[in-house]
Amino acid sequence: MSSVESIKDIKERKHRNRGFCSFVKTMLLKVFLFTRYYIDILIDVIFGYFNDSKRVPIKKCTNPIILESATSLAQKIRKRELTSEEVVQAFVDRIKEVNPVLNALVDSRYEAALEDARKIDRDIANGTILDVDFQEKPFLGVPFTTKESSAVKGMSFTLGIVKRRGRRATFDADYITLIKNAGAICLGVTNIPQLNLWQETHNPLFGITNNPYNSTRNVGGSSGGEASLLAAGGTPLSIGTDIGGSVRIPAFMCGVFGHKPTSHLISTAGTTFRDGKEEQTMVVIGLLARKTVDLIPLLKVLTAEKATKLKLDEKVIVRNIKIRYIDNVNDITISPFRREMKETFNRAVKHFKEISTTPPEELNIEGTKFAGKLWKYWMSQESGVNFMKDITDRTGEANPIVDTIKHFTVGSEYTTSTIYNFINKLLPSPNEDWAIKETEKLREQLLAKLGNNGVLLYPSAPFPASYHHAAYLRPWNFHYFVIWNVLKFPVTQVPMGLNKEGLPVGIQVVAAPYQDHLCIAVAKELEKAFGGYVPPFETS
Ligand SMILES: CCCCCCCC/C=C\CCCCCCCC(N)=O
Repeated sequence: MSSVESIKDIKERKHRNRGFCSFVKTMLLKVFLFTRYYIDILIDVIFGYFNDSKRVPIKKCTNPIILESATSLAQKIRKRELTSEEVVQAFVDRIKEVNPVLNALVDSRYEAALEDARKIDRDIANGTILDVDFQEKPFLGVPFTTKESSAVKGMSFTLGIVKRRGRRATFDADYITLIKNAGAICLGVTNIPQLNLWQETHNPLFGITNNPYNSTRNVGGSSGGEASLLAAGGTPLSIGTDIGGSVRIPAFMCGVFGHKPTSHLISTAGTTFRDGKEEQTMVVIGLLARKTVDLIPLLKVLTAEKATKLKLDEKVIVRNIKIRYIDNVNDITISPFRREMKETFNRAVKHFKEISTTPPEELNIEGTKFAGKLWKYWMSQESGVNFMKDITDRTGEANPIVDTIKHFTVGSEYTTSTIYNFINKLLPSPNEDWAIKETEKLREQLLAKLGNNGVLLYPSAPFPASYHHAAYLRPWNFHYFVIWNVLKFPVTQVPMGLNKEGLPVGIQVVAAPYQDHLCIAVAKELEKAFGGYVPPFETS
């Protein structure tokens, strides 16, 4: 009998101890988050002290053409209300106005683009181009830009790697062929971080790209040149790539829409060193737009015959979509969420509480906090690329220890962001079995909640665009983005207006694979309700 009592006592004591331990853990976590919150503020105060006076505004917009959606420009060319030459000229003029401040476009083909436009105008005028051609070429006569890490024949193709200085592409990436076949005209290519692997756009060949909302701020990466130029009105059609947020991080920081489609629908051939035959990859071709109206037409062009796998023409009744949300991911590697971001997120949730037929449901899915670890594991499984070789332009192999020491002593050809990637490689790797099981578990949990009529509202970042280089002090803040690369779910980054300092804020809208039409429909609803893209310049 006494031994039974003592077992009970032991159990109670263990229970009390567990309660105490979890109390201590919670308190320590609170202290950690509180301290981190104020360290982040201090970082901003210090960076602000050195940078605020260097801010240069971009010029106001005097030509309304540059504010139109790509779809509307295509329609006006088709109806002969505008010529392609007028449209191309408007964007060339705008790039010349804004690029000295932004440093977004790094190689241009203005004269050749104008020549392409004049040819299209002549063909339209003399009846060589008929209505049926316009249907096959939905962006006929509309300019586009893309990132410098994608091959566009004749254009710079260095990937920001010093050994590739002066290198030009001798062919078109597969998606470039598709957009050109859709009638769009390339204006040039835009800046990227070295080999695309950072959340800020900076490399030794072309320098740093500035944010049009505040030139002292980060534009994100890696499609940072694209987002910066698009937001400033320098391009109407923009295409990037996304392996860890590369379309959505810049879209968030520059206040435009960014869509990462369902994986394996668009060929990656011709992007960095890829041949499009990768068996396992998280990279996808993604699109950026100022207006949601452009997302579906552009997605149709890029997915080509695979567009039938998506339901892009299906009518979506937004109030019937099941809205789920996660606003607290409990990933302690990410900076604590600032109030303005919480408020932004809550505004979106509240909106759907008001309009949805079933109330939005908050999810608590533990695995989302492992985003960084899972992404690191799946990055190590990428086929067709080898970071340590690619960074040397495949002339050898980088040595993470030697190159890191060299970088911080005598200097190197690498950016500090590349060195961070080396250091990341040296950090312990997650266990393979654990990573595979956790990814599968997370995928199943989310699929069960999203089905074919659900979307998930998810945070983008703990705060808006920081000062240049501040990302080195909080390198894991991109974790909100990477989980959707790990799971290969489609996501739309949605701008939700500006904060008090005039910087864009926003959220991510996620759906199950092949349900891209749902994220885009919800993005359209949020654009209608909250205004979407807000130009970073005066309009007259
Ligand atoms: C003190 C050094 C700590 C090093 C920690 C490094 C942690 C992060 C390392 C690499 C992150 C790469 C971020 C890539 C974001 C790229 C987005 C994309 N290309 O889709």
